[in-house]
Amino acid sequence: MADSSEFKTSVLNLIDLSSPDIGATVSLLKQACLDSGFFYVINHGIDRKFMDEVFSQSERFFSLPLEEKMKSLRNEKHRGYTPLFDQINSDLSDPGNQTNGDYKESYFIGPEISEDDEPGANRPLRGPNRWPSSGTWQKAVARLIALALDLTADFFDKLELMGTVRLLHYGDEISQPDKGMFGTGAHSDFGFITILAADVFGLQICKDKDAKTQVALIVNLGDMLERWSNSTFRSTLHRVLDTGRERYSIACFVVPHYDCIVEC
Ligand SMILES: O=C(O)CCC(=O)C(=O)O
Ligand SMILES: [Fe+2]
Repeated sequence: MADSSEFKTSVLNLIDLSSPDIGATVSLLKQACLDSGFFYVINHGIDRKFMDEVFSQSERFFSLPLEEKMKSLRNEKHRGYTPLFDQINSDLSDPGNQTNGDYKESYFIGPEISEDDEPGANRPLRGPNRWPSSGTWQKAVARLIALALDLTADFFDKLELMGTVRLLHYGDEISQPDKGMFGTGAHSDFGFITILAADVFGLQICKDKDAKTQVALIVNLGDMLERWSNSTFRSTLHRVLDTGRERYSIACFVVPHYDCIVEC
């Protein structure tokens, strides 16, 4: 992949979930899905104060001593803490270009399912965690995506879309792409869509470079949706370059329920 200086900044399409003009919104979203697979969403209904609080709790957690954080190491249900350079060897985001693992630590949170919930808690990736997350506006985005694919608006409604939240913390290093050192190596996301909020610039998408904002959320399509749309919609490579400033971001990976059959 090229050095960061070769990238140009470009504007992503802005999807306003409160717009009464559904036709215009769907066509803007479709253009983004065909082009870069990335777009902003505004008027998503997530309170700014709540978002600030999540960033501040994230900062509190990551500033704990390492031994404290290691007490909640990621478990087999994919919940909990992952330290610096957690993704190594075959698990690297971008094995062809990366020398170390990602220069970031993170904390995974899934939907809250109690241990007593049978058979719910026995399913892969389901179980209890300390900070439950829930959301319905991702359904509104899924409805626009269905319309953009010329399907009925409720096509994805039955999928029990589930979000896994990942709090991310990047230190004050500066990435060195020529030495294979990145905050997050280049990758595409595996699922349906990913929703992203970040406090500091640093995310790059392979087509263009991206800007940050806490008011608009960034949505990007995952590999599953690329496949589901017979490769007409794009799941785009992206990476994070450390700029020398500490950075916090929150990613929510949205996927359908585990037994969902993807038919194209
Ligand atoms: O931290 C970011 O801004 C992006 C992280 C990311 O792409 C991911 O976790 O899949
Ligand atoms: Fe990603």
